[in-house]
Amino acid sequence: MTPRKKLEGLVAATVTPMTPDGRINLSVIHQYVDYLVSEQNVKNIFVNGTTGEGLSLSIQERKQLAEEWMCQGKDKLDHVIIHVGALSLLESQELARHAAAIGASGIAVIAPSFFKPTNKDELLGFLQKVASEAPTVPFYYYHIPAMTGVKIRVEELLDGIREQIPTFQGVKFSDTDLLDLAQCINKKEREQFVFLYGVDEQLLSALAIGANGAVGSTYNYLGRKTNLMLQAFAKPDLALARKYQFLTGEFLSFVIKLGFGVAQTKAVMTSVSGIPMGPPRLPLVGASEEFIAKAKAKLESIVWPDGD
Ligand SMILES: CC(=O)N[C@@H]([C@@H](O)[C@H](O)[C@H](O)CO)[C@@H](O)CC(=O)C(=O)O
Repeated sequence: MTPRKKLEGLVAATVTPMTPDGRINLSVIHQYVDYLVSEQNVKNIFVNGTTGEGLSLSIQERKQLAEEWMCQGKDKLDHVIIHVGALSLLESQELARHAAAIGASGIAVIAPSFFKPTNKDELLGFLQKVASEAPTVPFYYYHIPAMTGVKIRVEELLDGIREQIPTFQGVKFSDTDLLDLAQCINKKEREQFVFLYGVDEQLLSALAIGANGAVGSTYNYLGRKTNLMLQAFAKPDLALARKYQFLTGEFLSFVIKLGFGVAQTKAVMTSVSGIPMGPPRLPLVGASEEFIAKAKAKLESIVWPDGD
């Protein structure tokens, strides 16, 4: 792993491979890393997040997964960010210490979502107690209000955050409120922070506002195409960048109408990569055969600008 290179570009929110009987399947992670690097040109990962069913895993499983990703990613990946958020502060702290001990390049924390923080100070209090357990590890706040129900504006949260969390590095921003994202970026003292966007179907808009990169589920299997979008945006060739975004959007809009979530992401990833990702864990249930066939046909029907 290349340590401490500033995080930018694409980060794959990894799925957690499972065996048919629902246990975590560490044996395919080696193959998964190679696939991301060589087939998708993606060298950053976000482990045990939403896509990774992090909150449905036991603490022991989360540690085992983090260790395996770190071990298999050594010398191949640039950044391994471990999501250590949990409902219990103590569990979150334990995971943060563990991530630090195994040399993770960053940790991220989601807002607790059963008993929820009701204002900025309560949220910051929780985040600070976790971050301080890993005092040398870059810390990211993981904002995903549609899942957590915690709608505290990030713009507000960031005011003076480094005073409380010296390791604060940035935000994984998984929300469609681009005004909030823009206001986060539009502050001089925040130039040092990294903003990673998490709604894959509208990444181009976030890039235009100044996002540094993206964390998402589709970069597992559309990483190479999205990297071409990033290149077109940087050139700048906006017309080409739009083509890529529209085609990703066409696929996502198709599968969202069929019902799309983590279970379906696992199925698509299995089908595209050939690596058996297995079923999701209850309460999620596996994608139907009909979904898998339709999603595969849709993906194969897309004609990308690079001719692939
Ligand atoms: C709600 C959700 O799962 N959002 C995904 C997106 O990548 C999402 O799958 C994509 O935009 C398709 O809607 C990511 O933001 C989640 C993520 O990065 C994670 O797994 O931590």
